[in-house]
Amino acid sequence: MARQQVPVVLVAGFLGAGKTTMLNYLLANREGVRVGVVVNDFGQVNIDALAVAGQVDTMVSLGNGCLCCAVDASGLDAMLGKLSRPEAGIDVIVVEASGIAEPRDLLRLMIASENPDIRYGGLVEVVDAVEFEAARVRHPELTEHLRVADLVVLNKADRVDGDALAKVRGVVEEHAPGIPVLATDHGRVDPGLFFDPRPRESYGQLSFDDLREHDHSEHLHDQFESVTFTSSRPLSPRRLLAFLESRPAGLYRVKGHVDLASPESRSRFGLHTVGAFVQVERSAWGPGPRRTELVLIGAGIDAGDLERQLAACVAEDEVPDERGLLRFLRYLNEPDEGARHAEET
Ligand SMILES: Nc1nc2c(ncn2[C@@H]2O[C@H](COP(=O)(O)OP(=O)(O)OP(=O)(O)O)[C@@H](O)[C@H]2O)c(=O)[nH]1
Repeated sequence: MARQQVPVVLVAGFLGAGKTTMLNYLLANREGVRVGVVVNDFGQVNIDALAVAGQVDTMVSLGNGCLCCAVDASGLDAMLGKLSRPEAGIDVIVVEASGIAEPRDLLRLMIASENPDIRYGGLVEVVDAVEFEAARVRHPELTEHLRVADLVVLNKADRVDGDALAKVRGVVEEHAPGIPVLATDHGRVDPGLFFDPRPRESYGQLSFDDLREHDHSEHLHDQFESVTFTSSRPLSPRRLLAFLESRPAGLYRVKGHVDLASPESRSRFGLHTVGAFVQVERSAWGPGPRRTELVLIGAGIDAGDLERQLAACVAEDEVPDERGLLRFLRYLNEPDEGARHAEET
């Protein structure tokens, strides 16, 4: 009997568009579908892998480089091979690319795959409805990325008004003619649509040779650099806030978690910035040691200077800075909580 091939769905999209958020939503709503995940992050610490770890059936994590260049087809096959062995019982594999991966190269890798246990299941491109217009001016490659998508998820619809959403949808449709565009927020897409996509037979103007011969000098990640900062000593909330509020324009993305010197039993603060947006989430630390782990990604950034600035955020002593913490909590993603703290100040 022919073996059932496991579909491999590629998830691409620029830095911070919401790929991990969507993956987490799908994992939480998968209704019995067993999902294997390949997570690829650009920084040395794979923050995305930490974000999905609790939910996934099997995961392969590749940090510190872009999947599209860091592995060749046999490398990808080896990763997918681990997930697609019949004993693993996986129904679908989702590959979350780094935010600066080149989708065409991912596709090329998939097409070159010789693994008989898998089949290409389509490419989902996540677009940030807030940032896309500005980002594509700086990085015109982003519009090109749309052309190889099988489904475009227009995410963060909650952060733009109807006119702005219609405008960005128009741009997407212009560059991805005929491809379904799904506007949503927090990556809420119907898992059925996602796990059963129908990839196209051909890629418009792109032949497989085009995919193969794609010029690497156009890669987004040639323009981007990442800085990883870790500290086992808590950071001063006031200094970290000052750093965040004066971060250079080229620093498009910060993600990770921080340990802050604070008066309460210390929380774990998830930190995300995407463009001008800052978001803080609070949770409890797990059993391991508390430590700050941040990945910063940007174009034209001074890595050494950013490292120095973050090192200067380490609190000098354990004296809690309550007012500094309250100011930091203005970015907390718990509206009532944030308001309560603002009132208290
Ligand atoms: N308001 C709002 N925030 C969102 C939405 N989707 C994601 N976010 C937030 O945007 C930030 C980035 O989301 P991620 O899911 O980590 O983005 P990503 O594409 O995986 O990021 P990279 O892997 O770094 O490229 C996080 O702070 C999310 O909570 C949305 O639809 N609305």
